[in-house]
Amino acid sequence: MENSKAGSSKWVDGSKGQMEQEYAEAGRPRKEPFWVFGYGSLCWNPGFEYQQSVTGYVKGFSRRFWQGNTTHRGTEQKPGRVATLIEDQEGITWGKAFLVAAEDTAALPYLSTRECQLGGYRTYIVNFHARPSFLSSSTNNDKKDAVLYIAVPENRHWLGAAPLPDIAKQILECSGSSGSNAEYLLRLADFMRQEIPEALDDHLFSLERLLRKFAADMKICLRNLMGEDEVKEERAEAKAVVPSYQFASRVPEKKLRCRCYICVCRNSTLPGYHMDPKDCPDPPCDPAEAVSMPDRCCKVCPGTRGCFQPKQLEVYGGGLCPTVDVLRLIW
Ligand SMILES: N[C@@H](CCC(=O)N[C@@H](CS)C(=O)NCC(=O)O)C(=O)O
Repeated sequence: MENSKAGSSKWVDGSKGQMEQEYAEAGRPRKEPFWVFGYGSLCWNPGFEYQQSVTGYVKGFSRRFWQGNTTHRGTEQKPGRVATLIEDQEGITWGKAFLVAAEDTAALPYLSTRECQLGGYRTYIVNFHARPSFLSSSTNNDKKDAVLYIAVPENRHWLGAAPLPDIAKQILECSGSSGSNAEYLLRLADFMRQEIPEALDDHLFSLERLLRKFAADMKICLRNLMGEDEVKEERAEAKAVVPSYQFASRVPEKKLRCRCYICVCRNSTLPGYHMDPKDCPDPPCDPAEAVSMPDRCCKVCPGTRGCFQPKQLEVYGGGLCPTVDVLRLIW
């Protein structure tokens, strides 16, 4: 993949450019701290020391499970699928950036082994946009240079596009030295829902929905695939004390941050924005029936998660979008 301007992200192939001198040469202390942007397992399993992390996005790319993997989440005989980025002029990919100390000499060699040698990724430098703070309405887009690992089609593990059901089945069937491929997908989907609820990613969440459906059809317990202790999880649910609304009673007993419910307009300039709880609109159902959800600021109508299908100007639980092209349900 040549040096190119993807969207407004200036990026340079770090494996060729002067950046390699700066970023990849671990022995020589650098002049200043540097950012590493993750959009796959790095989001939830960075594996290196960092001073701080911030969620945000890169422009000009979309995330796809088109990279094969024969180590962490697959084998040579049954390669798994992990995330990479493809160029997409309109694309925005959300993830998390990690600030590595200038004097750190371990992070890049670790990432070079994990990403490049084992994973087939290459090192690039792109513009990363920190997510506007929820507390400030400013949409200051402070861009930062960040190290980014992308698997390009020329690499030896590349699998490329396939029908989503085929990709979901492949992920459900594969595992490697770090665990199941399903865990990789589900932990990334959980990360995005919990940390960046306003992010759109049809590819990721469609794969998650398909994987959960196939697992249910095949009576595969995903908690086992996640290596979670089923008994411990059930005990936690059994203790949950919640109002007697059927779908709320499965909320595990843990403190969920109340997040303002968000609906996002596709193609709007704002990647996402948040309701002020006091401005919750009247529900499109009998207010007496509306119920609180632990992770929502606005009450929602029974049986719904808040926002409704596209074309509605007023989306319940998420406020009015500044420009309405297509409303996306997110939850
Ligand atoms: N470069 C992407 C993807 C990185 C990625 O997922 N790498 C895989 C395959 S080499 C990995 O390290 N997996 C570790 C794991 O699955 O726990 C990111 O920024 O997160």
